[in-house]
Amino acid sequence: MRILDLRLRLRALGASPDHEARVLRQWVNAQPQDAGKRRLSDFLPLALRNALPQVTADLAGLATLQSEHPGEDGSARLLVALNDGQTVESVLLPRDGLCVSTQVGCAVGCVFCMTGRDGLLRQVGSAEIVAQVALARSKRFVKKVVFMGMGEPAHNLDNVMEAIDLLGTAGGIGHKNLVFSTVGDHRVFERLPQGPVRPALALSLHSTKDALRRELLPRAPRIAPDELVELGERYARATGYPIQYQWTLLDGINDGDDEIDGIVRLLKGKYALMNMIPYNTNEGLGFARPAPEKAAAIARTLQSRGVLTKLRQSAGQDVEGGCGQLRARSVDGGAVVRMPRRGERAAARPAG
Ligand SMILES: C[S@@+](CC[C@H](N)C(=O)[O-])C[C@H]1O[C@@H](n2cnc3c(N)ncnc32)[C@H](O)[C@@H]1O
Ligand code: SF4
Repeated sequence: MRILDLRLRLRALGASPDHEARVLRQWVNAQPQDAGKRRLSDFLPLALRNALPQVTADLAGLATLQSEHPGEDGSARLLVALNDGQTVESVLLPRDGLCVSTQVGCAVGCVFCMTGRDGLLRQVGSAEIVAQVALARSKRFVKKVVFMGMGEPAHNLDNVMEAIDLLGTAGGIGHKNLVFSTVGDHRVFERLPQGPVRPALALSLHSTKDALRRELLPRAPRIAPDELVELGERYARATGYPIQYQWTLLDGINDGDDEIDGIVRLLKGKYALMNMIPYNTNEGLGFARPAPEKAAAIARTLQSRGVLTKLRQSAGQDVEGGCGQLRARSVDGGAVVRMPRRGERAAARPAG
């Protein structure tokens, strides 16, 4: 469901712009519709008041909690059912953050990501994205929303931008605390600067080498790493918040000195933060995370060579592996392919 459909429904019930704004504000903040000092009968038209219990029930039905998996770091992975029975994952993050899903599945098919394994099943509507926030807020305070759950936001841009606009206004979330995470797409760089709410941007880079990046992210738009960083830098300067680069560290694949040199070449002096995230093991995908000392050494080296770098652990990894794994487990056991590591790759290529 789109937020626009909800607005039209409220207008058909006689809502003025003020009434509409109030109903949306109560919803996105997980507040009961009759909360506050003013009685609804003094404020809302009768038709809307009469319909409000059904509207409230329909909104609650957009995202319901199927299961919750608390982690040791204060995070919790939520398996969330949408109203057609499809499921997505949201993650309650430490420090009042929430990670939401924008698609059921994903067409990009990154070889290390469980979400991309089965392709795109359906888009998540803008109201369903906001409903994940309302659900989380019914459990905890949320002041930051990252679009880093299942799906590629750039492939569902209208819904994601509609959700961002509501979250950044009625939802009361600071614009730089809305983080749009993408593999990079020209449409993102065109649309994001134009919106009334301009979110922060995270770019999933993973390699500075175009050919390897294409192998790892097989159906990402063909934008070379150098161009991606140039586009990111322009957005960072326009918004005043740094670009966050995401780098899933895969042992023997993108953790070598060649990549460190590449990162320094691309990011030194840029308005950017590099987030190194050791791979979250997904059984059967055939990748491994580098040893902790190696990951720490990579982050230290980058930092000493002038690239602001943070070594992150993805939240909830003690609960379930990577994003999409919770859903995959609830749906099937699924067969997966393994990608050869550095050194094995030439030998593994088919002859001819
Ligand atoms: C799940 S994606 C969703 C947002 C968007 N599609 C993207 O790729 O930026 C968010 C981040 O999770 C990372 N990721 C996916 N699977 C992972 C895994 N198994 N371990 C660590 N990071 C992973 C991706 O590389 C990406 O940076
Ligand atoms: S990492 Fe992001 S773009 Fe790649 S398959 Fe997973 S959700 Fe899609």
